[in-house]
Amino acid sequence: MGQASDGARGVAVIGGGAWGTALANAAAAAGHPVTLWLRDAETAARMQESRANARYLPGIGLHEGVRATTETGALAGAATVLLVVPAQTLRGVLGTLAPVLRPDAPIVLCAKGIERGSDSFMSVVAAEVIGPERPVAVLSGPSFAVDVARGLPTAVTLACADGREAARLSGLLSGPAFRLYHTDDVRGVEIGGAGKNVLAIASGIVAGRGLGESARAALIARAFAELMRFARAYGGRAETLMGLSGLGDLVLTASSSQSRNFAFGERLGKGATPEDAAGGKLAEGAFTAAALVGLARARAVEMPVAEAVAAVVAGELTVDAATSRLLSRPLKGEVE
Ligand SMILES: NC(=O)C1=CN([C@@H]2O[C@H](COP(=O)(O)OP(=O)(O)OC[C@H]3O[C@@H](n4cnc5c(N)ncnc54)[C@H](O)[C@@H]3O)[C@@H](O)[C@H]2O)C=CC1
Ligand SMILES: O=C(CO)COP(=O)(O)O
Repeated sequence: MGQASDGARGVAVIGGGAWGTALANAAAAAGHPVTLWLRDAETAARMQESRANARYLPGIGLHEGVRATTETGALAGAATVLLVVPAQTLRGVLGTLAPVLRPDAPIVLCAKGIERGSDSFMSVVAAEVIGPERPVAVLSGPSFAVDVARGLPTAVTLACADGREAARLSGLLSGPAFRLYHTDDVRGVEIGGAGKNVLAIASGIVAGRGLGESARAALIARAFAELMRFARAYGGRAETLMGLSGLGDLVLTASSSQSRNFAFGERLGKGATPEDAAGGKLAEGAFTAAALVGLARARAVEMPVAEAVAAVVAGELTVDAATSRLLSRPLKGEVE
């Protein structure tokens, strides 16, 4: 599988963290030869030797069809490329590696974030780096890396502006327990993934501060309402946001300390500083919050929960002040 008539073969996964490793395992389980590209030679050698990723996915073996390497030449023949590095590094990593990739190999963007500074969605960053002609897709949905890597049942969405390509890629990457639904709503899918990370931080704050499960349910519902407003203003479809990359991922990420974004918020709620709250782990929402709010303000989208998260993460507002601010907003109709 994964063999094109002109010799392009297999799947390349760029980024050897939790999600990159899990997706490499999933692609191998779907029958593809997989090249897992990392930047650090020592780590790649250790992964090859131990057949595991002890730092990011402890206790989970590397599928026999996955080869970890730092050789960029090994990416050159890949028929499909998954880009799985943190959102804020996507521009740099893609810029460095794009020249070695096949120009016709679709690049599947797997990071969930918005670029700070430029306030750009991932698909926009990719188009700026590689040009608008090369095929780009976005993969997002409720999926903890550890669940996917273990082969537990998981469903996500793959979006590509070319709907037929989206269907082809979702068939190619789906496996025994990893189901990819497809759509042509790229913007909707990337908004769902990036936005839910910011909003999950708020849910974690509510849990950490001990505000109760009723407050957390209300917060999630109101957070989803603002995510829908944002998507509407930026061209994402409502039905996409009500699906896996949106409601599905918000439910997962805003309900479990297994989520790094939720755990980040939980620690903030317990009094940690924004600097300490990540605990050395990647909490994408902390980087994306300001960009999400910037985009919302630019189109006059009301996002009080995201605003509160951005202010707390920036150290401009305490958790208690942010809570009071949200509770003292004027009462309004539920659907406005
Ligand atoms: N872990 C999960 O369950 C899921 C994560 N994601 C998304 O996937 C993206 C990556 O997340 P994880 O793999 O979980 O993070 P991670 O923190 O586990 O791993 C990040 C990896 O990227 C590498 N990296 C960082 N900067 C780099 C650079 N400049 N060049 C090359 N490699 C670089 C790191 O060395 C590390 O191997 C994030 O946007 C996240 O939101 C999406 C779905 C599930
Ligand atoms: O995106 C994820 C689940 O779908 C992973 O969430 P965290 O990055 O918060 O751990």
